[in-house]
Amino acid sequence: MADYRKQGDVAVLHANNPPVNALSYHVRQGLYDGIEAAEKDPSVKCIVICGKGKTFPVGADIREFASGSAKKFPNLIEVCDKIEACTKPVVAAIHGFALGGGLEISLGCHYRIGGTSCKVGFPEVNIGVLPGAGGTQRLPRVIGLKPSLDIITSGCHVGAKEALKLGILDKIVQGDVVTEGIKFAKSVQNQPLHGRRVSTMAVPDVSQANALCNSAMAEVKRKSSGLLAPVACVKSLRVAAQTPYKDGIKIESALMLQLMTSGQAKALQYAFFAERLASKWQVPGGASHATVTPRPVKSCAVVGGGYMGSGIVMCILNAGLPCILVEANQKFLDRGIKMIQGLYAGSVKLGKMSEQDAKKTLSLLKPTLRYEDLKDVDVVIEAVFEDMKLKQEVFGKLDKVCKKDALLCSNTSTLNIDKIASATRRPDRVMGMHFFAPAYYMKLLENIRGAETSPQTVATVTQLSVKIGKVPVLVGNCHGFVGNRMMAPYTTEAQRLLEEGAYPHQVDQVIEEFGIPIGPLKVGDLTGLDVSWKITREVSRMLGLDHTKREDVEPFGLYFPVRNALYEKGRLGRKTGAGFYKYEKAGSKVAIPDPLVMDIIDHHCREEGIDRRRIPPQEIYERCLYSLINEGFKTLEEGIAARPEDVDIIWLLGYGWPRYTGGPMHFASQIGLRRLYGRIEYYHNKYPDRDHWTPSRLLKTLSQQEHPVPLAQWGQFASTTSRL
Ligand SMILES: C[C@H](O)[C@H](C)C(=O)SCCNC(=O)CCNC(=O)[C@H](O)C(C)(C)COP(=O)([O-])OP(=O)([O-])OC[C@H]1O[C@@H](n2cnc3c(N)ncnc32)[C@H](O)[C@@H]1OP(=O)([O-])[O-]
Repeated sequence: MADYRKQGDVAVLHANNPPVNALSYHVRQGLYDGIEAAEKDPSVKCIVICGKGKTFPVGADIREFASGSAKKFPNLIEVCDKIEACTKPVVAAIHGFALGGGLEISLGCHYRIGGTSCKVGFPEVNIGVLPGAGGTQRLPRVIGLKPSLDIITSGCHVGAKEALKLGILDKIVQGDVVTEGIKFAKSVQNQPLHGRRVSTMAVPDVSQANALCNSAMAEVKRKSSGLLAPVACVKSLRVAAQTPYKDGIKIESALMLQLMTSGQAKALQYAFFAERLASKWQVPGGASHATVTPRPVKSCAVVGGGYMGSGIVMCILNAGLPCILVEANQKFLDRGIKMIQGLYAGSVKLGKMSEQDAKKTLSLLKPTLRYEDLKDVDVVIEAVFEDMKLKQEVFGKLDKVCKKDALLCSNTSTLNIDKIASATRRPDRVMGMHFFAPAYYMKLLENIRGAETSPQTVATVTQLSVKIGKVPVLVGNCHGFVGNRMMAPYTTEAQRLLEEGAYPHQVDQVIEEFGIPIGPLKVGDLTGLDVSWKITREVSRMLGLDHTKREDVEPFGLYFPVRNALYEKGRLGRKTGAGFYKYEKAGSKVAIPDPLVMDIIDHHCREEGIDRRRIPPQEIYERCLYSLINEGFKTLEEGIAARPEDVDIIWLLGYGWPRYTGGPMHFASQIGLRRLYGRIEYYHNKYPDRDHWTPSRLLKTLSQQEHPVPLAQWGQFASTTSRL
């Protein structure tokens, strides 16, 4: 919908499709008809296009891509050309965001003005497409090829000042952009439009076109290997430099069509909406984000100022909330404060924040050694060492000192939330908030509800999570929750492959070629072999088992003989300069395959009488990824994960799963559930002693359906299989 109204001799067209004025069919129709009406009305001398509500149009309506309505007349190209051809000056008055098709609309206009805080950009590469309504043809004609290549291949947002400097905006205005837009339109209403129609302009730096496009192509292939959209963007921009608009736009549309039908675009658009769905939680019994009102949170506290705790403190301070940091002794407290101050000093040095802002943010931090100082806070997040006894002690203390309605949350990454809550008299106000390292940077928050956690606690913690800049995914309580639970079979298979014939670099190479940035063995070295050794020991102990005895722990996927051998030799990973790999020195990032490790593996296998064999990459790929996916299905059938989108967002934002595959569940649907089930059944028969190869009942049921079941309907099957 586009509202048309006249103010004197100015026609004002408001795109009106809350919340972000996505350019759905009706908005396009409204804009097209509005230009036509203004063109025909002799009393209209000029036109202003703007957005109703919080923003200018942020692009095409992504939801229309699947339905095909995006192509319906007038499509966006036709709307932009209509605006440009208008014989009366058209001014785009931009506030909020002008993104994708929204920026294309404004480039179709003869002038563009923007508010001081507006942002413009072409984020299409983030959803696997390109600016397909003339964006790759018009932008370089306004600002040149070089900045266009940067803006379009990166998908980044450009601030008002930079947009003015580049020439995207003709003016930055204070106050209401519509009022200013009308004033500006009046000021140019008698100006000739010749030279203001962008498609007729020449590309200013055309002489360097080949050089610029060649280096941009090399850069996108290096930086985003395997991604189709950035490559297509460079191709389309090269065309703009060499071809008149009327021909260039056809080539752009052809490239766009190829992308639109690609699996990558579908996966990236799925991920776009899955990320926005995450905070819309629902719990068994029906309470949900739409029915429960969160409690206000005005103050927080964090117990434990280690690497995770100090990162969590920064998230809270960055959201403008006061935060108390509690530590067991002065040495640890000073270490935590020093880490936080150091990170802010680093941001100031990099120009990411001003000295003043850093000072103001740090003034919200109150360090203490006294639990009593927490008596008035609304939410406490515990981030002490991953030990059940210690966590129960802390929660017992908190329960005594904190006000009755304070929420107590644990940053545990694996331990049982109900067991932690049992140390308090308020299990309904206890929840897990599993941050990912580094906590001040990683967007994901895996929030765990216990058996007695109240819907209001869920609502309050979810709202706080969004406030501190996180994407909160609500999951149920089980060992490892969703993310780490799926990580377990993946890691176990990676390590079993070492015993059977592979070496660390061979396993990691397959996984990294799939698109996960760091392979499982390198992750082992990053987190520290001592950390994983202690967690395995802790979990085995809880099961009453000895983690060094194969017969004890192998059925539970807890037998890591190679890791144990390296640990016993003091090879703890990156921090000691040696683990599954060797490193130039302690702390270095570059992992170098180490013949010593291969000797240790060979020696272990000889000792155990294991005949090593060549393991084909396809087997490494299937055993690591399919075991993980199978576990994902189990979290769905058990109701630990509420929907496949949640599983996918956890792996996309928390574990580096390649976004252009949509996540493990979306990827499974692309592989085909019948084929996937067949392969998991094969490994189940080959390794009957490994529980994690027992096929998920949900996967089995879905794979037996006559027709492939769309992801959005898996939930219905999950509820039936969970009762099986
Ligand atoms: C030819 C042409 O060249 C091509 C082909 C294109 O133009 S392709 C399209 C290019 N444009 C984009 O990629 C911009 C995508 N949007 C964003 O980056 C962000 O939205 C935002 C602008 C920075 C605001 O962030 P926010 O945090 O304030 O709100 P939100 O939670 O994200 O969004 C609020 C609500 O709006 C929905 N939404 C946002 N953008 C949408 C879009 N383009 N289409 C449909 N729905 C959209 C979103 O799902 C959510 O819905 P719900 O969850 O409430 O039901």
